[in-house]
Amino acid sequence: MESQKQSGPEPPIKVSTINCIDLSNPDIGESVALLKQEFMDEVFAQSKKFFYLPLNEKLKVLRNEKHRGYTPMFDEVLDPDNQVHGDYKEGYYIGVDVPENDPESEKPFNGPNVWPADGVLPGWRQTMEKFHHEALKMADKNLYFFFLQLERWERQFQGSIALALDLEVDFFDKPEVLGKPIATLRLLHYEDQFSDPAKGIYGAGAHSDFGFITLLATDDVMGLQICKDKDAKPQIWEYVTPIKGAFIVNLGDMLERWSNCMFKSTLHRVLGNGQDRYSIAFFVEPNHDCLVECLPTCKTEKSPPKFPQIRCSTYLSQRYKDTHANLSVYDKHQA
Ligand SMILES: O=C(O)CCC(=O)C(=O)O
Ligand SMILES: [Fe+2]
Repeated sequence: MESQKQSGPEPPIKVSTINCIDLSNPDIGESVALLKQEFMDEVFAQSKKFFYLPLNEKLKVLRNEKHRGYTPMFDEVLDPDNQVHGDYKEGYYIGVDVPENDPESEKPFNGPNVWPADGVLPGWRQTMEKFHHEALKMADKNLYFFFLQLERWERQFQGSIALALDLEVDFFDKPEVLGKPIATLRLLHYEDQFSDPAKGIYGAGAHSDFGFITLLATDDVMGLQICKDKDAKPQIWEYVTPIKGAFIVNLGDMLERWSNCMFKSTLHRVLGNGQDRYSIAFFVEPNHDCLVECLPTCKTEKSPPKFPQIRCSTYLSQRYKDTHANLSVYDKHQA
C-alpha cells in the first residue's frame, strides 16, 4: 500500500471552479427546485448501494446493446493511446425509457431501462427515474441560463455574444433539435486506486463528451481535472474543486461541431487519489435524427465549416463503439 502512495499523483497545482452551476444560487429558478441537495444526497446514497452489491449481482444487469445497465471496471477506455487497461471505474447507464413494443424503440439509443431485481434495492428505480426526469427538465429549462452563465463561453465569443444568444433562442429550442433528446444518466464509481499518468493508469482517460452538454455532479472527493486549452502543448491540467450540490457543465463535441469550434468541447479526465469516488453524469444529446452541421452564423468565407455534417445517433453510436468493450467480451457472464 505504501509503495502505491509514492507513485500517486502530484498534489494539485491549480484548482478551478469554472463551469459550475451552483444549485443554491436563487437565480437558477424554480425548475431545479427538485434537484435539491437532499435529493442529490439520496441519489448518491442509492448509487453507492448499487456499487456495494456483489459483482455477480451487478453482472445480472450488465450493459446491453441499447446502452442500459452496468458497466464493469475497464468496460470503457476513453483515451486508448495513453491508457494501459482502461478506466478504473464502474458505471450504470439509465436512458429515456421506451417500451419494446413502441416503434420508437427501434432507434439505437431508445429502449427499456434495466433495473436490479425487485427487492434487491428498494426504492432504487424510483429514485433514478425521478433524477432522470428532473435533470432533463433542468437541462431543458436552463439551457438558456447555461449559455449565459458560462464565463468561458463569453470569453470565447467576445464581441459576438449577441450572436450566440440569437442562436440559442432560435436554434436549439426547435423540436427537431432537442424535442426528443437522447438523455443518458450515468452513475459512476471509481475504486480507491491511485492513478499514475506516467504508467497509463487513469480513473477516466482524457476525453471530451460526445454530445451537446453534460451536467456532472460529484461527491467531495478531488479527482476531476480539466484542460482549458486542449491544443496547448504540453497540456495543462487543473483540478476542479468538488462542490456538493453543484453541477459542472461540460460542453460536448457536437456543440463544438455545430459552432465550428467557437465553443470548444471540455477536455477532462479523472485521477484517482486513493479514495473511493462517486459521480453522476447526465449527458444531453439532440434527437436521434438531428443533423449536426456548422450553424449558418458560425461560418464565413475565411472560416469555412471544419467538420462534415453528422447524424446525431450515428455519430454517438460510433463514439460508444470506439470507447466501450465489445459486448461479446461478457458472453460468459450471461451464459
Ligand atoms: O467522474 C467524473 O467526474 C467525470 C466522468 C466523465 O467524464 C464521463 O463519464 O464522461
Ligand atoms: Fe466525460
